[in-house]
Amino acid sequence: MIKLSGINKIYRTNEIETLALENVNIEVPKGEFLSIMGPSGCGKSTLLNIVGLLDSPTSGTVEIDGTLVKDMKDKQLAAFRNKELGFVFQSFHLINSLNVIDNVELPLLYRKMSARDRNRMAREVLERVGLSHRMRHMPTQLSGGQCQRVAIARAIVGNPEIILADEPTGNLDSKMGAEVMELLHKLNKEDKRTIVMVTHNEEQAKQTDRIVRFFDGRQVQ
Ligand SMILES: Nc1ncnc2c1ncn2[C@@H]1O[C@H](COP(=O)(O)OP(=O)(O)OP(=O)(O)O)[C@@H](O)[C@H]1O
Repeated sequence: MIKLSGINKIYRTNEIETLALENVNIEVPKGEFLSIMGPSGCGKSTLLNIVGLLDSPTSGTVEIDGTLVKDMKDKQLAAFRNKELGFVFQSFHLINSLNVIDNVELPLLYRKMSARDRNRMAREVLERVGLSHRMRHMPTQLSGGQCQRVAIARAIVGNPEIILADEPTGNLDSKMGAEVMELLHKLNKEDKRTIVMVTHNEEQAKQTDRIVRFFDGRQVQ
């Protein structure tokens, strides 16, 4: 379970202070598919970065599976992020100079694991996302929807409990977007992964378990 309590985030640049999040309290039970919605600039990505341990709140606490994140040391934090969290971004963030399977293997490079095991695990998840036949392709040889499926394979290859997706269909046409959503639902239902997804798409959000809406850094349920 992810538990955010009294989260405030203030960005300070020169003289300007931006209150990006104000007193945010969210609990995401294990296995939930949660959507985060709200207009541009309301704090959605800030929130996802905090849940993803990529940024820390100015005040308030983040707890993941009973562990208080602020009590963790940097090394522990990096290991936790690598093991428990999978990230999916709007613009895929694949490495164009690596082929599909090498992209998928990347998160496993930080683990003590043989090349053979890495390869086996990457093949398994590529099969899961329906792309084993594109293993040796380069990202530039794939469609947007295929790129996002590779990115999802990379996010799940290390078996994380939690998938964080920041507008995963934002760069895709509706057909490819639907395919990616279908895959996320499958991972949620069949593999029981917790998913937190930022989206601007009302239809897609309605198909998830719950929507938390934001306006100007505040939750508006
Ligand atoms: N690194 C930063 N430094 C200063 N201000 C920032 C920084 N990142 C975000 N902000 C500000 O914090 C607020 C929330 O930004 P955030 O990116 O979380 O919004 P968002 O809801 O994800 O927007 P979008 O839908 O456009 O991606 C905005 O006012 C933004 O300008």
